Amino acid sequence: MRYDLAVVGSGPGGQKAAIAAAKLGKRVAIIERERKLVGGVCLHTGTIPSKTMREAILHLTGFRQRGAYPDLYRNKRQITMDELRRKLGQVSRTEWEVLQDQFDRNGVDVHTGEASFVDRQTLRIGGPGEHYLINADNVILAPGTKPARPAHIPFDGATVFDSDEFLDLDHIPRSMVVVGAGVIGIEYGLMFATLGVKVTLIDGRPNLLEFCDREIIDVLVYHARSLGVTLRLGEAVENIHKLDDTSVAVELASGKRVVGETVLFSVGRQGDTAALNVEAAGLTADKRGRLECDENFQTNVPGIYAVGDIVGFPALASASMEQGRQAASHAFNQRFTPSDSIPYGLFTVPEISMVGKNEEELTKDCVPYETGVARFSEIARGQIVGDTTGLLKLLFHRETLQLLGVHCIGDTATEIVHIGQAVMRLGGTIEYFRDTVFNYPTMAECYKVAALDGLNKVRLTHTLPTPAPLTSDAEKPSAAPIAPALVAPTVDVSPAPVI
Ligand SMILES: Cc1cc2nc3c(=O)[nH]c(=O)nc-3n(C[C@H](O)[C@H](O)[C@H](O)COP(=O)(O)OP(=O)(O)OC[C@H]3O[C@@H](n4cnc5c(N)ncnc54)[C@H](O)[C@@H]3O)c2cc1C
Ligand SMILES: NC(=O)c1ccc[n+]([C@@H]2O[C@H](COP(=O)([O-])OP(=O)(O)OC[C@H]3O[C@@H](n4cnc5c(N)ncnc54)[C@H](O)[C@@H]3O)[C@@H](O)[C@H]2O)c1
Repeated sequence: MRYDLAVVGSGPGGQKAAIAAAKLGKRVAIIERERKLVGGVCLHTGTIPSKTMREAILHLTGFRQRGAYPDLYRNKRQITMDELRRKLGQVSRTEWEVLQDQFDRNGVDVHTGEASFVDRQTLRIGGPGEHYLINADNVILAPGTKPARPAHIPFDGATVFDSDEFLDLDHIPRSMVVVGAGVIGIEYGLMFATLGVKVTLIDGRPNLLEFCDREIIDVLVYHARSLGVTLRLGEAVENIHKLDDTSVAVELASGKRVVGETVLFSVGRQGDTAALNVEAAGLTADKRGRLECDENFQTNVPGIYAVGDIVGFPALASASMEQGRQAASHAFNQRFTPSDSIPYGLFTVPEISMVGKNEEELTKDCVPYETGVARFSEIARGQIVGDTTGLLKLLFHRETLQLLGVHCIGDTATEIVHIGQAVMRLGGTIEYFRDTVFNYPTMAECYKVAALDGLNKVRLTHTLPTPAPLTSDAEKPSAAPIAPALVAPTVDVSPAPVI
């Protein structure tokens, strides 16, 4: 069997690479270990199940609205894991079918079995026993990652879990210790705290989610504490041992001992390259199982690409898809313009999202920036949906008013961030938000409120020219709408509303 492209792994990176090449009329194979795993970590143990479970938790506990309608929601203690899992099967089965259908429609051959290199253009499919070979001019590796499982941690899938096993919990524990407060640990920790579980989050780093805006993290910490979460930051975990069938002790280097009914061990992930025999193709994985590649995702071996979590940062489904498309485009000499910045969406409770620069980066680069903030408590939609603690913060250049970063926490943060992302990618200024009418009442109104707040601050720091008084009616601006794109950027010099 000879192909123009063989793709190993059917997660987001592999899927998009395979479909992109098939659309170019190429003969494409995609190889996945087991048929039921088509869709990868993303569909079966990662993104999709965790987000589906989060939605079930927010819905059943009435988290957003329980202050207003306490009688309408289930007692948290009565919610079961089976209820939380009910939607998982349905969502992943439907997504799985959609993917199979896409591969069929586009003529992508799906091979089932573990792939390993025989040489740089030949892959063995299947183990040492029953197997067959395929040849391909180009190979895109998208094998993803597995949870890190140090040998001294007593994983048993009953009381001590890694993040792939966690969804198989048979009951909702009364208490839970999360070791590793990275994205996975915080997302699951806050979901279970929302269910009333007593959660302790432990991390070796002194600050949570260091890549996020500090003001946003302060809001997150406020929520975590009000859900009863105990934070143990700057604490390394030395050991974990089971005390009995229902309690586990986590020993910290500082001498503290934290006891819980369940432990989620989520200290990062390892590249899933062990089975691939990458050396036969002339590649070497690093000690975390990851592969190096250039800006086109090509490895040091021409014609072999690596995409998705296997290349490390940012390890997101969204980025993996783009990397897959970019690698396929490069392999077949197609033009591809990669995005200059990607958004982050953290499905914590409440959710967080950001795109562009943060304050620390702008300060380090000596960029004269200003901030514009909208608090959800002053947005009508915030009151309606019951979120009065969220905020949207815009970072913009103090002189040009160009939008440089968007940081948001609260209901729909992961959606509304894209409004700012579009303006940023088009090189727009925050005046766009001042001059554009949004649906009302919506969360999008935050952009207008934040932009006005930012413009007011700039005015107060005397950077903007003082308005010259209008002397005659002829000078007054016409009420006729003018397409914003046709107007040179101006700054609002009308009297500032106090926000
Ligand atoms: C709990 C959790 C929550 C997450 N939430 C989000 C989120 O909200 N948003 C987001 O953007 N990202 C999220 N992520 C990250 C996201 O899931 C990953 O970035 C994404 O799945 C990576 O895609 P990938 O293409 O590298 O392949 P993966 O999805 O990792 O899939 C790789 C596939 O390759 C197969 N494979 C590996 N080796 C072989 C071989 N030798 N032969 C055949 N098949 C092989 C595996 O069986 C697997 O099916 C989350 C991850 C986790 C764990
Ligand atoms: N919403 C999302 O986009 C989303 C959600 C989940 C996961 N992901 C992706 O999955 C990847 C993996 O997530 P993760 O949370 O497993 O890894 P991570 O690297 O983000 O976090 C691991 C954490 O464990 C801590 N740690 C390591 N060893 C420790 C020890 N002995 N004691 C205490 N703390 C320790 C580290 O300091 C770190 O904060 C992330 O890079 C992320 O991109 C994304």
